[in-house]
Amino acid sequence: METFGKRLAEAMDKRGRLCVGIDPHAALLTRWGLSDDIAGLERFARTVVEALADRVAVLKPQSAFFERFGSRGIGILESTIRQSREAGALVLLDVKRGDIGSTMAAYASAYLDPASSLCADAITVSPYLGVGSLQPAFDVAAANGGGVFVLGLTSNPEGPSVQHAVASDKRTVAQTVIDEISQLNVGAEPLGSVGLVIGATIGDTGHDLSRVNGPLLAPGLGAQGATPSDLRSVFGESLRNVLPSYSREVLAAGPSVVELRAAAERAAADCETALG
Ligand SMILES: O=C(O)c1cc(=O)[nH]c(=O)n1[C@@H]1O[C@H](COP(=O)(O)O)[C@@H](O)[C@H]1O
Repeated sequence: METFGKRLAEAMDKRGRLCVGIDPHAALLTRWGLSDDIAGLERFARTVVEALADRVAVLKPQSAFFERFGSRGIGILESTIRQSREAGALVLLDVKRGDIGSTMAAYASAYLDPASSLCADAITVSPYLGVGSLQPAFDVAAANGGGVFVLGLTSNPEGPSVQHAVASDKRTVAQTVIDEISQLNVGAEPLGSVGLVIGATIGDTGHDLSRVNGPLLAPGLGAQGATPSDLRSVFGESLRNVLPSYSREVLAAGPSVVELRAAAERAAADCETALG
């Protein structure tokens, strides 16, 4: 079975380096002329899939915006994942889960086991209970060719108060997470299957990403104010592993399929220039 790291590297080579988030904000549904209800959600998600799933490397549905419609919203999330994968996109389900190991195992079955209707190619997780507590997710992912993206340095302004805190060994909390993830990817070719989330908004924080050998998801571009030219100062020598991620900036181009495609192409081209 091909690893997630290999599948992602191939997808980025073939389709370009871009992740587009599917974040059906109420404001976007309204802007698209849709109702803020289950019918609007379904139309929104279908349109993004139709426009982009056959061309971008990764689609990242944000679970929260589906969950807010309850079980019917989850149903739309299931079909969004399935249709995106059928059209050839890798699906990174943004659920940011994190719990004690035994509970984490249940989350892993929910999102990374092919027997589940919510199974995606990869998920986002939070390391707040310790990177080791995420092991069940790493194991289920590895057994099924899936991936896991661990929050490292997040794009929001509140992140540094926890992530930059310095532990007794003088490393920041984020650097400890980065180093533990790096260990999991040692020797993986062409890319490990455990990634990190590093916001494009954070600037040069002095963290060392050089040994990660896994994908670096970079949200915060567009709506949160980061631009592709910020990527160099954030990622330095690790630019080759970066997967830039946009949600609202691209989604605002809808509901026209043509405009959505054009916005995604622009974003990918801008990032490609910046990534070199
Ligand atoms: O894991 C994420 O994708 C993520 C991590 C992070 O540090 N910051 C961040 O914005 N995100 C997610 O990325 C998306 C950003 O959306 P836009 O600001 O509209 O591009 C949202 O779904 C966030 O939940």
